[in-house]
Formats: sequence, C-alpha cells, structure tokens
Amino acid sequence: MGAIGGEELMKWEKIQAMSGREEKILVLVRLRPLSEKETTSNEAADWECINDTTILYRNTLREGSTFPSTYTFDRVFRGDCSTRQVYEEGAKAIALSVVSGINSSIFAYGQTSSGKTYTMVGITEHTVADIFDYIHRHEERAFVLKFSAIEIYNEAVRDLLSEDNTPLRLLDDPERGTIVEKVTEEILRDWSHLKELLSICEAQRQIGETLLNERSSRSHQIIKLTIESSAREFLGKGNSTTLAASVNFIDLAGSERASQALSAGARLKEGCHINRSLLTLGTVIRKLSKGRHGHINYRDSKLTRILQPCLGGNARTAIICTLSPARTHVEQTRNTLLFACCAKEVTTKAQVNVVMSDKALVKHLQKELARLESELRSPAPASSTSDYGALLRKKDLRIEKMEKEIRELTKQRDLAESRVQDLLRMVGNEQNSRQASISDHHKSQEEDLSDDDCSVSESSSVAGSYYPNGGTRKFNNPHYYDGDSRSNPEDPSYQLQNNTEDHLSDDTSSPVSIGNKFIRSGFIQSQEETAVGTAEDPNDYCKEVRCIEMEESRKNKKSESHALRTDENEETLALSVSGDGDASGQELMLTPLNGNREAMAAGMTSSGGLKLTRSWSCRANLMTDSSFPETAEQIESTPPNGLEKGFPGRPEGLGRKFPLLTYGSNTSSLSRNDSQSSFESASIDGLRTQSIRTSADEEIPGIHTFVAGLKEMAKLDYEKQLIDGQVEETGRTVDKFGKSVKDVGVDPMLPALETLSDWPLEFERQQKMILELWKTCHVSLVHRTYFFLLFKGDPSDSIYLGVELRRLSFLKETFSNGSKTVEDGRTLTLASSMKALGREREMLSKLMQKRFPEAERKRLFQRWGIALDSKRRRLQLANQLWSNTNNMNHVIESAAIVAKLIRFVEQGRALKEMFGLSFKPTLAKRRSFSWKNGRASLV
Ligand SMILES: Nc1ncnc2c1ncn2[C@@H]1O[C@H](COP(=O)(O)OP(=O)(O)OP(=O)(O)O)[C@@H](O)[C@H]1O
Repeated sequence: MGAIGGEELMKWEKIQAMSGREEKILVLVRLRPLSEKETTSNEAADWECINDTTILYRNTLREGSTFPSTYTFDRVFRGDCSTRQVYEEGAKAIALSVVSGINSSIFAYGQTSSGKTYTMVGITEHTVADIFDYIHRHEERAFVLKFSAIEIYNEAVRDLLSEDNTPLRLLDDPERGTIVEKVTEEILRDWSHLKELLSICEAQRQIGETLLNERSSRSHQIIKLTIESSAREFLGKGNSTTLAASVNFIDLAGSERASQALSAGARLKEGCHINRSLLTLGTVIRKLSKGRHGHINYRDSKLTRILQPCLGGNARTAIICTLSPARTHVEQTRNTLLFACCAKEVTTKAQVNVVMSDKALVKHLQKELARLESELRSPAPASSTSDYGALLRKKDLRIEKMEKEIRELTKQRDLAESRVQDLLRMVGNEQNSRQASISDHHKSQEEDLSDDDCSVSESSSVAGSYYPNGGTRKFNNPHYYDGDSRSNPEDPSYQLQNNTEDHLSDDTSSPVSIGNKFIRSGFIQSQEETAVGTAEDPNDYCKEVRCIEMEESRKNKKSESHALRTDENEETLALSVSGDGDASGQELMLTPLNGNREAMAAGMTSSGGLKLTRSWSCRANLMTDSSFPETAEQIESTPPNGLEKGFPGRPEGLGRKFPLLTYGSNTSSLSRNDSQSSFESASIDGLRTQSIRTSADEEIPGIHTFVAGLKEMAKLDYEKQLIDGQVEETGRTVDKFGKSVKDVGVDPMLPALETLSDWPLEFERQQKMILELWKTCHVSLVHRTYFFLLFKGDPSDSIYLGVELRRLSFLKETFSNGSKTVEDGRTLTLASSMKALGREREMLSKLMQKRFPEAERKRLFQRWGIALDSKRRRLQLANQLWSNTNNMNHVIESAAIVAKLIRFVEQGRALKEMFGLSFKPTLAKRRSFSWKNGRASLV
C-alpha cells in the first residue's frame, strides 16, 4: 500500500490542468409548439427555427424594422424536438461535468407556460440517469450522491424536502460563498429514488402553491445534486483524493411582467419580489455580459446570492430559454431573447474541485519534489537550449502570474482587514448612538415642553446660506414662503391645502417616540433582504446589514470627499456640508458653482464637504428671487398629458398601485435609519411596507426601497398603458406632445431611451405640476425630497415624472371627490394622508434637535422668520418645510433640510445609475439639461 495510486493521481492532475479555463455560458433556445388552447383560438406562430442555431421572426412586416428578425445562439430547438434531444445535443455535456468534479448548472428562463418545467424535469431525469450509468461503469470509485431542493418565493427560501416550512437563512461561508442554512439532503441510491424525491418535491411545491394563491410560476426552484467520488481502493485509508462538485437545476419563475398575471395586494407583493429576483438576475447578466468591471449586484436578491457561482464563477453553465411561438406573446418572447443575447456574452471559469486528504497531499508533494530533484540531477541534452529558453519564459510567466495572485490576495486581505476595522468602528458607533439616542429621546421629551434649543447631539448642521443676489437673506418675513396666498380659492387643491394640511401640520397631539427606533437603526437595510413575514434570526439581519452598512459608509465617505462633476458650462448648485469637526461652525450650504460669485462670497465656508449637484429648474428663482409666475389656475388649467387617459381612475386599476403616495392609517411611527440615512414618513410606500416590513413600528425603508418602489410603479404603469394600447408593441410610448419614449427603465433588459425633443421645457412643466400635486395630496416630505433629489431633468427621468404625475392626479381626484382608495388592505383617505404628513413633520422637528447644533437651529429659525422666543420653534419650522411649492428657493432649501435630517446622501447621477434609474438615450442626441436650460420657461 503506502503510495497513493499513481493512476488516480495522474487522473486528477489531468483534470485539474483542464480546469480553470474561461468559457462562455451555453445558451440554448427551445421553442415549444402552439398549445391546444392557442391552436383553438387560431393563434399564429410567428417564430421559426430556420437551422440549428438561428431563430427567425416571421412577421417582420408587422413590427417594422425596430427589432432584429433573426437571433443566433449555441443551439436552437424546434417545437417538435424532444426533451431528450435538448438534453443530448445541448445540456448534457455541461450537466455531466459534475462527475469530473466540475460544478455545473442548467437554468430554464422564459415566460409562464413557455415550457420551463416541462424541460427541466426531463433534463434532471436524464442527467441523473446518466450519472447512475456512469457510477455503474466506474466500480473502482466510490460515490456519494446527495440531493436537495429549495424554493425561493417572495425572497424567502424554503426547503422542499423538509416538513418544516420555516424560511431558511442565507449564510456567508468564507470558503463556500453564500450557502443556505440547514438544507435537507437526501442521499440518492438509485434513479427511481430520485424520481420519488422529485415527485415529493413536486407535491410539496403544489401544497406550497395552493397556500400561496396557486401561483405555480411565481417561485424559483433549485434542485441540487452533489457528487463526491474517490478511489475505492483508498477509501478510509486517509490517502485518497475526493472530487466533489454539484449540478444545479434551476427552474426560474415566469419572466413575464407582474401586472399581466397579478392584480393587487398579496399578488402585487409577490410580483414585486419575483421581479426583484428576476430583475436582479437580468441586471447581473447584463453587467456580466459587458465584462466583469465594477460592482456586480449579486447580493440584491436571494436568487443571485445563492447562484453567484453559477453566474460568472466556478461552474459551467447552460441557460435554456423557453419560448412560446404565439403572436400574442411576441413581447415576452423578445424579452427572453434579449436576456438570452446578454447571457451569451457571460463567461465562467470552472475549476475541478478536489478535496485531498492530508496524506494524499503529502504524497503528492513528495512525488513532485522527487521529480524536480531528478530533473536537476540529470543534465538536459545539449540540443535543448531552446527548450530551456521556452521553459524559462514559461516559468517567468508563471512567476508573474503568481505575483499577480499574491498582489490580489494581499489586496483582499487588506480589504478584509479594513472591513473588520469598519465593523468594529460601527459597533462602537452604534453603541454610542444608542446611548445618545436614548438620552436624546429623554431630552427631546423634555424639550417638547420647553422647546429649549440648547442641546447639541451631533456634530454637523444644516442651514441654508445661499441667497439670491449674493447676500444673506434673513427669512424674517413669515409670509415669505406663503405661496398659498396666490392660489385660486376655487381650485380644489387650494381648498384641500387650506382646509387641511396647514392646520393638521400644527397638530402635535400625537407625539411619536423615536428613541427606541434609533437603537434599531442598523438593522433597517437588511430587511430588504428579508422576506415578508419570515422570522429570520436578528443575527442574520445584523450580518447582512453590516455588509451593506460598510458599503454605504464607503459610499458616504467617497461622496463626502469629492464634489460631483458637472458640465463646465452648466451652472449648478452644490449643496455642501462642511466637516471641519467643529460642531458650531459647521454649515450646510446651498452654493452656486460656476456662476454666482456673490453667493460664494456670502459666507461660503465649505471645506471639501459633500456637494449635491442639482439641476431642477432653480435658476430663475435664484436670479429673480421670485416665485413661479404661473398662478394656480394656470397650473390647474395645464392640460394633462396624453397618458392621462390611460389612467384607470378606479381602485382596482393602477390607482391601487400607488404605494409611494399613500398614507396608511395604521403606520404611525417613524424612525431613523442610520445606515441608510433614510427616513420614511408614515406609510410612504405600500410596496415597501409589503415587501420588507417585519414590524411596521420599527422599520424605515431607505432610498433603495424608495427606488425599488418607483421602478416597480414605472413598470406597472407602462404595462397598464400597454394593455390600454397607449404603448405600441414596439415599446414606444406616445404622449400627446407627439414624443415617443422607448420602454426602458422599465425592463432591465431594454437598454435605450429616446430623448424627448423639447424635454427641458417639458421637464419644467411637469416639475411644476408635481410640486403642486405633492402639496395638494399631502405627500410625504421624505418622498418629495427623495424624488426631488433623484430626478433633476435628465431625459431618462421622463418615465418617472410621468408615472408620478399620473399617480398624483389620480390621488388628487380621489381625494377631491371625498373618495378613498384601498392599497394593500389599507384605506387611504385625505384625512389619513394629512395625519401621516402631520406626524412626519413632527418627527422631522424632533430630528432637528439631533441633526442641527443650537447655533445652526437659531440661524434657521431666523431665516425662516420664526421668533427665537416662540414656543415649538422646531415644529414651526417643520410645518413650513415644502409648504410653498411655487418658490423654487423654498423647495430647494426644504429639500436640503429634509435631506440633512434624514441623512440622505445624494450622489448625483452615480446614485441613479447605481439604482438603475438612469437610462441612456441612443437614438436622438442626448441633450444635457440643467436649470440653466430651463431658465426661459421660468422667467
Ligand atoms: N416543448 C413542448 N412540447 C409540448 N408541450 C410543451 C412543451 N413545452 C411546454 N409544453 C406544455 O406547455 C404547458 C406549460 O409548460 P410548463 O408548465 O413547463 O411551463 P412553465 O414555463 O414551466 O410555466 P410556469 O412558469 O408557469 O411554471 C404544459 O402543459 C406543458 O406540457
């Protein structure tokens, strides 16, 4: 015995030498035949496989030339191909890599009913049958086969082989990456046993589905087969090598858009999560297809976290895209093909996974040593000088490669160390802030009575310091922001405002305790990672949150250290927070860049702080110090844009999906999110409430959630228009101004947006309407601030502005009729919205104590015309915020103050791009638009 089997060793050395090569994901397309139903309803089949690699769209006349008519992939399968053929000629080579110790995965992607499950069941069975066959032919080796099955539904992971329905947690293992905790594994003994398990699995799925509204296509199912094999001869003798790899069979949820299958409430929530996983998958594939530059957002969904190795990592991967040929599904088919095209470009680098016993490793090294020694001893033949040269070059290359690896590893180590440092610091900060918030809470309770502005709990502060004409203008005129005085009393919005918001915002009868919420702040972000109603361990939150926190803190640091670049000829406002460490001397300023020197002279003391560029139309106001010239009637009489007619105006329509603007009567508390710098008014976002809330009292979704809600809404809105026929099949939205906007920003796979020809003017107009409607509908100030800071006039903002306008118009109409709307089981009325806004103002007033040092607060009070000896000065200020939507200075400064209060760190375009809200136009020349461009429309 003694020596490890030479043959054995050679074998895995050979396999290892083969591994580590980059290869592209194999993309297969399978067209199913028309279903019986489709045939009965005389559906036309528009797609045809014209050879083994090309699929053709036959109906090009109908679509014009907007889309390509042929698509080429590694292999395409016609409707009459069997699953056996798809396996043999497509997936088999990849799937069976697993027996050589190489991880592999087979995905099925496509819309509902396109044949994903039909295909995957067959592929799984054929693979397992072949694996068993392989095992029988290799009796010299011992195999252990394990089988597990999980389902991801609404971002909750469930073990399909366990009776226990408790959602499973994801854990980050330093060696194995993200793993699912405690997945039941069945040891497989034969194929029929697998069949049995598959049927158990299927039965479980069906039971689960029944519970989950019978929506089979809503979940992602991952079946994993792990194979460990070692030479039987050496088993148990401590000197064997083991190959260990897994093959994953992934039956993804239907890729169709949520609104086509879902309506509201739980279904909407479901769709939202499905979208989250599928959208993230789409984004990840799209980013990977462009090369592995920059951050890949695997961690944004459970699906991509679990499947990270299969997407660009250590695995061989095949994606089977299933298609329906029916004409009515053309859009979904196109989307699937678009996904397939991106997937084609993604590369993975699979390695052979060898687990070597210590003894085997020692033997291997001894052998290697002996070989090198003998090479040294026996001089090479004289003729082989050139061989030496080649060898030397090879070695040099190897050394270079190893040095690179060392550098990479050192970098990783440094990063890990700095993360640990960050974590330690964070833990320390959290403890400090916990204590601070507890004491603040007590203080603020006392202060509610006395409103004594003397305590300072934080070292930075905010006070608008930029004023038109370069001077420091005192806001000592209480009517300075009183835009309402010019409103038309006939105007329903005027009535709404005057009857309600003003007096309600003074309502301080229900103080909200936030002290305890501050303590939990570090956990907020993690809830985005958490399923609704899942009882995940708080440690899990903690773990996930901290990663995000570190990410955030890095981002924050970055944004604090450099100002955003803007076009040189673009006059831009910068919002600067100085950070010189002196609490009393710190200021947040609205500062003009490139164009208003007087303002710079007016006490601008920024010291390399955070700068927020913005391009909402403010120049006119800055220059003229006047309010909007338009009266409320003019604004009112501005015709709604053409898309308004698609507005459903009924609770079960799009109106039900207006979470961003709805005010729940049952969400009464507000709190702070330190990690995300966000702050949510009571019920800003129904979607968010549905998606990530574990306790309504404790959660404050941040900007990520806000953005997720926006995107979802934009998507639903688009789909609504599609259904109503306002969007052509080509994906163009036509509004009454005759402009067309391509369907982008709605689908992550669609890359382009056409610039509106006179977008700057249109932006001005829509912006004004939105500002008015926000006030009329008592929209959360935090929502307004997020929106205002995110959408600054880029052409790609048009989608979001349009959606916002339609939602607000619906809400206004609902409220002015005295009607209510139901959103996710909550009844929303004008009164509940006003109440929520009142609570939000109160909460913001409390945060002022924490965020602004005393001197800063005083300055703010003076600027906003609040007597320093008056009672409840902070609340007075909070009540003034966003109260005059006609005055852009007011709006800007209100946004600045709220941003500071909620610790919103705006990172300009980067932020939007980070969230995937920005989409570059391709056809028309992109026009840079800033407040400078918008001037004409305002003066
Ligand atoms: N290639 C095919 N040949 C014949 N029938 C097919 C084919 N593909 C799918 N079907 C049939 O179409 C129907 C829908 O297929 P399947 O359930 O696999 O779709 P799916 O994409 O998995 O849908 P979901 O997303 O809802 O799970 C089934 O009745 C199936 O038998």
